[in-house]
Amino acid sequence: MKTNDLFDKLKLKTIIGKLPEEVVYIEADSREVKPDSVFVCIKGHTSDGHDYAQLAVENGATVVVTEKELDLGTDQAAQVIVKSTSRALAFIANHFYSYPSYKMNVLGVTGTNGKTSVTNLIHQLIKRGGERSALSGTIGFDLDGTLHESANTTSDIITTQRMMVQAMDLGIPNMIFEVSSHGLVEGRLSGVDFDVVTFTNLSHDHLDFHGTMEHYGYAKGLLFSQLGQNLQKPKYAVINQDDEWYDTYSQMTPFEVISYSMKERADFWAKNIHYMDDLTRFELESPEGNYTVETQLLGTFNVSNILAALATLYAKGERVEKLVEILKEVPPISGRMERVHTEAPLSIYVDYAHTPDAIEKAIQSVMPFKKNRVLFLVGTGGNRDKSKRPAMAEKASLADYVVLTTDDPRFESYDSIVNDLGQGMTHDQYALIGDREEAVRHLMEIAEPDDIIIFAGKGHENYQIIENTKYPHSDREIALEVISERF
Ligand SMILES: CC(=O)N[C@H]1[C@@H](OP(=O)(O)OP(=O)(O)OC[C@H]2O[C@@H](n3ccc(=O)[nH]c3=O)[C@H](O)[C@@H]2O)O[C@H](CO)[C@@H](O)[C@@H]1O[C@H](C)C(=O)N[C@@H](C)C(=O)N[C@H](CCC(=O)O)C(=O)O
Ligand SMILES: Nc1ncnc2c1ncn2[C@@H]1O[C@H](COP(=O)(O)OP(=O)(O)OP(=O)(O)O)[C@@H](O)[C@H]1O
Repeated sequence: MKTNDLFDKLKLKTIIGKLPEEVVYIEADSREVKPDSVFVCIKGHTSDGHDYAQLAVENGATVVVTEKELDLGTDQAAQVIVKSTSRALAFIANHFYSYPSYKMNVLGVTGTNGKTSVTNLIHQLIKRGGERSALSGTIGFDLDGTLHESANTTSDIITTQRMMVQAMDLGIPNMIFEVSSHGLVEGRLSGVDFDVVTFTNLSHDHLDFHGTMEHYGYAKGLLFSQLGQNLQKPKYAVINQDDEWYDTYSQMTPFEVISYSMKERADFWAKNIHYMDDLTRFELESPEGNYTVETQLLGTFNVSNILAALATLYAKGERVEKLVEILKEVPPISGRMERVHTEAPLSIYVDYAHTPDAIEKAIQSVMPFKKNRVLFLVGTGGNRDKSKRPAMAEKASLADYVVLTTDDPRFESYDSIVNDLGQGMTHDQYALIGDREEAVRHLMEIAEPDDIIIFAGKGHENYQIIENTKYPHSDREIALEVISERF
């Protein structure tokens, strides 16, 4: 791309040195820089990209975008000094990649819980309906069935642009993003022209990053305000009417709001809900009429997630009747109230609940078919939001017996994590066992016929991070091993 063209739109800039005629890549990580790259210095949480500019030039960068004049030890690279490199990066990345989001259907889902579930449902429904779609989220980047690992739920701005270009190059018309509050605050999606954005719910999480619920709520709201003001192009906000942030987020956009609810009349309303141990059925009232919905997805929260997915695809232009038909075939989302099949007289589920609200919802989900006890195991990560720990255990107390353990202890001691959790228990039927394998074994060893067992916190993950090493770990496999010994 012509370098002048790339920087044309940035008004406030000082150029030092001679800009090369053309550049071939944009990078914000010195380790990724190749010859003829623009290197953009970003101030991060752990380091400052400005400190890597010289390395980037040694690797072939011919332009450095910076917030201050740098001594690069060479005049081979020009410097473009701007007020904010992250804002500049948004402009040049979108321009460099020719605004792919304007040429695709782009759907974004945000909320504390349910993002992975709703985006996966949307992805499945689109694909099973005969169209192609790409999905970026916690589980990775699913490009036409090939899963590429990604470091974040919402990837950095350059990766985000590249994912859309890759999808477009393969002729995929739909791009679905799982949108984290961190990603919004850090501008990882700046410039992405969403067609439909969807909100699931907001509850206690990530306060180590956002500080207060107000800031956290504001962060999620950015997705709605960023729909913009251009009413010539129809866009839609799909918002959970059962959540207290419904009014606030509705006010943040001038576009049409499509509501959904499990409690009261809304554009998409689920009523007469029947929860069974391997099937959920409910009546759906929708703008296109009433339907009976049957799904293999279990749990109260999945009804809400289904409403979110149906309303999002209705906004995109799909027929509700067709979606309801396809939904019957959609299998459970990996690690989200996913049943572990066994011959033993037990119902075992693996779930990803790691917030107080999700824990409450996971336990409530099995109550309608409880015959004996509900045994619940939950862990939490080390060196992350500690303030939610007692609240997690308080909700876990809804179960008859609770094992409090760790997910990814990182550098924190087992005792520190489980003792924080233990403070929230409201009954004494529980055990504190920091080692997760031992914790799973303990739960399985005390299980009795007709018990319902939920392993929460790890979901689809097949590893545990201890210090900074990933070790293989699977609650499901440990549970099945104990079953083979006991039943
Ligand atoms: C706190 C946070 O959000 N950190 C994110 C941030 O990293 P950072 O600020 O530490 O970056 P840094 O390492 O200081 O580097 C600063 C700059 O120097 C550059 N650099 C660095 C080293 C080097 O050798 N050369 C070089 O050029 C880096 O490329 C970067 O441009 O920018 C990185 C690149 O975009 C992210 O991968 C990283 O996410 C980390 C891994 C993380 O754990 N983030 C969590 C908090 C997060 O974002 N989570 C949400 C999901 C939440 C949920 O819903 O569960 C998510 O979207 O993933
Ligand atoms: N709509 C919902 N309301 C409350 N809890 C939910 C909802 N959907 C899912 N959950 C719970 O949250 C867990 C995580 O679900 P999911 O992965 O879909 O959420 P997420 O927003 O992607 O989470 P994360 O950001 O941590 O990846 C589930 O295993 C379930 O326990």
